Amino acid sequence: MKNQQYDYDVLYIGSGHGTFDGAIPLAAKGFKVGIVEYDLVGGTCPNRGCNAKITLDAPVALQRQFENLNGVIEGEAKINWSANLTHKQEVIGKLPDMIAGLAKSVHIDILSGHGVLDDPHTVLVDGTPKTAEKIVIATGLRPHRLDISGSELAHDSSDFMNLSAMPKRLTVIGSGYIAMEFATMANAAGSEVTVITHGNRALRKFNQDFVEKIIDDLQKRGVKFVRNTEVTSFEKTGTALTVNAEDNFQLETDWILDATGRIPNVEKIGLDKLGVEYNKNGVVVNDHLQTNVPNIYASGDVIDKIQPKLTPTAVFESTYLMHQFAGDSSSAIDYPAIPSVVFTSPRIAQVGVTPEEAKKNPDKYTIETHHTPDDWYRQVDKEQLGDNALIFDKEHHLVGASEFSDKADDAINTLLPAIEFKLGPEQLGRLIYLFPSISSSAAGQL
Ligand SMILES: Cc1cc2nc3c(=O)[nH]c(=O)nc-3n(C[C@H](O)[C@H](O)[C@H](O)COP(=O)(O)OP(=O)(O)OC[C@H]3O[C@@H](n4cnc5c(N)ncnc54)[C@H](O)[C@@H]3O)c2cc1C
Ligand SMILES: NC(=O)c1ccc[n+]([C@@H]2O[C@H](COP(=O)([O-])OP(=O)(O)OC[C@H]3O[C@@H](n4cnc5c(N)ncnc54)[C@H](O)[C@@H]3O)[C@@H](O)[C@H]2O)c1
Repeated sequence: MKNQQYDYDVLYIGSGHGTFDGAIPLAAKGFKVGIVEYDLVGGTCPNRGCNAKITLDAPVALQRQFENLNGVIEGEAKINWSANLTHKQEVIGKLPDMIAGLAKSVHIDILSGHGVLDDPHTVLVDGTPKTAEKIVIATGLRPHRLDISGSELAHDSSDFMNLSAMPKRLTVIGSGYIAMEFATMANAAGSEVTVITHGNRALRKFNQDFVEKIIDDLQKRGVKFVRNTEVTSFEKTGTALTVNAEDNFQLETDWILDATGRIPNVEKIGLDKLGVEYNKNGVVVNDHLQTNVPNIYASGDVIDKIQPKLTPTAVFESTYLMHQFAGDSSSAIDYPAIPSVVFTSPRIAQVGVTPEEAKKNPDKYTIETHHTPDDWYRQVDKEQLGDNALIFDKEHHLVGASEFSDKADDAINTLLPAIEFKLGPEQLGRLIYLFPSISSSAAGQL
């Protein structure tokens, strides 16, 4: 305990990656830390996000690999959805206790209940005041729900990941991360999937040439895409559901996934009472992740920011705050290159300067493209689909990379150090990768 005046040196509201990756090492340094949480410890990523999703996706990725090597491997690769669900629960079920155990091992108090700021040094936990020198708002995001008649008939990503049986017909509204990943899983598990998008572009922040190839592939697999269509209502019709949209569009379905985005948890946490600045994108912070109330900070998805709202970003922010609070550093946050990936099959991943940006600035960048199935190592798995685009500056340093392929996530990970540290030919030449591997294949392009 560094400050005897309060119950805690630092009190976090929310227990996700925006909190625990920093809170645990901070407590290990001798600071008195409390975490307020009203749901499962660990937040979205372990319990209803990344870890759950990637476990459910594993058989989908395997099924694609099996399909590519069909003939070499004989038989049928069929997904047993209920066994998949059981497996997912085996993988993630112990995570909240594991994270809580790590926190308790360094004497963090986990305070169960709803946290509300009462004054700059007090959080009410289900009405009980707890005081702290510093407070971190790390309340994350929740699903956006369409404000239309019958919206209660639709479900969110958590409901999908708890479906005991895959519906015969499943309709997805939206075409972002969740829409595309979950449409891929539902299709692979045998559902008749329709994706309805209100615009024309899916995965807007990703290279559209690659996105369209992924959509083409999903269409060949039976997924229907209905674009430029504004959904107006959902209704129950007997045992089925009907999706109504503009221009008399109607679709009968069995299950609806509302994947129209996620919104920050900024309500009912006392921000207005204290005058903490926020907007529809989240809590406003300065370059030290400090709100306009100097001892109140924010971390993770709840921040209004341009960086992708992903787990590695939240981990980076909570770790940054830990170093600030411990007095190791006082510098402004300096985000590194943050990669992003959509776990469709094939995956789509990117980091740094995008091909779109590079095309608009030919004086600054050059683009090199590769058809990944041409690479001998990808032929080992008989990879069928894949392209990448590597963006170089005028000194031929790699500044961006985009790829869609079965191995896009690993390939982009391999290229990260070259981008973040602007490695030149001499330094790249000193990086020896295992051979054969995706890393040696991806780095071999530089
Ligand atoms: C379906 C899905 C899949 C995803 N897949 C990936 C992926 O593959 N890779 C990736 O990098 N990211 C992925 N993400 C995003 C990732 O989960 C988030 O970026 C990450 O969880 C953010 O962490 P956080 O701590 O900011 O917020 P959260 O993990 O959401 O934690 C916030 C916590 O605050 C609690 N809380 C909120 N308000 C209060 C209150 N008033 N009092 C007490 N507790 C409160 C909530 O219960 C929650 O536990 C996915 C998200 C979803 C929904
Ligand atoms: N692989 C990953 O890293 C991963 C996977 C899943 C989720 N996430 C994270 O979770 C968050 C949420 O993902 P998401 O897919 O919900 O959001 P998103 O922002 O990626 O996509 C939202 C989609 O909803 C559509 N939309 C918005 N309003 C609409 C309306 N009124 N009618 C119809 N469509 C509408 C948008 O056009 C877009 O296609 C993101 O921050 C993402 O970073 C990450």
